[in-house]
Amino acid sequence: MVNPPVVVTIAGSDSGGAAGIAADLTTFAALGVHGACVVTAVTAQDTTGVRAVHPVPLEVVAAQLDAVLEDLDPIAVKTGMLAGPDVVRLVARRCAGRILVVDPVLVATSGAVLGSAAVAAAYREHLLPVATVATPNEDEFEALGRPSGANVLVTRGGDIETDNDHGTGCTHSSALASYLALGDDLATAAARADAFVARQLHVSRNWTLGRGRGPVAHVHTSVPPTQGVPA
Ligand SMILES: Nc1ncnc2c1ncn2[C@@H]1O[C@H](COP(=O)(O)OP(=O)(O)OP(=O)(O)O)[C@@H](O)[C@H]1O
Ligand SMILES: Cc1ncc(CO)c(N)n1
Repeated sequence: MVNPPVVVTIAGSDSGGAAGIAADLTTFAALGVHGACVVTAVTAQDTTGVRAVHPVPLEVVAAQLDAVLEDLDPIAVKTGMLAGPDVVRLVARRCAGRILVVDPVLVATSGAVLGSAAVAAAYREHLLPVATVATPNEDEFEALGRPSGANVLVTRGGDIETDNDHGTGCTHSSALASYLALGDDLATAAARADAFVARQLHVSRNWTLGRGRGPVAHVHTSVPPTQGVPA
């Protein structure tokens, strides 16, 4: 293979580097796909919560998306925080027909609202119908009105005991998009994404970054990069 598959994330930034664009691009890098990014909002956020949200104007989101779609022709698209109903409709219109992983980000781990009722309605009406797979957590599943269909994978926590789970949902949906871009069918990609996230949660389980719920490890592995390399 000469080129890696291209996957684009359409999501918000997290200044703490745990969720959103930071999680997405580092997960793409860890799994060997090229990541492009369309930023929908800037959040002032850390391990303890969200302090401020600044949405990017619709025309600037559209310009980023046009640039990526026209030049890099991504095989897969992953969506995270879309910030407004107009952005949800734009993404549905422009990305239908590609591998489309929709993580309907509505509520942060800390409880902060990252998507309004109008955003949830736009997901239901416009984006879920064209998604390859959607990955709401239980709260998002309820907020979306319990959508049905084989392509709705409701995510739940697992066996790893850790306080460092900020960004888990973003990492999971980015891993899913990466495996689909690399050619896996949905069942295989879903199983591999679960296993990837479980391994990453294990890697960061003893980290003590920040004063709240710390970041899940993204590109980090339990093997130090210098191990096995002659000095
Ligand atoms: N403690 C855990 N042990 C193993 N796997 C986990 C654990 N927590 C989460 N996962 C994996 O990650 C996936 C996504 O987790 P979860 O549904 O908790 O994310 P989320 O609530 O969307 O997260 P966030 O909003 O913080 O990004 C789960 O479906 C599961 O595969
Ligand atoms: C920017 C951003 N996207 C998604 C989430 C969901 O965890 C978050 N906390 N912040």
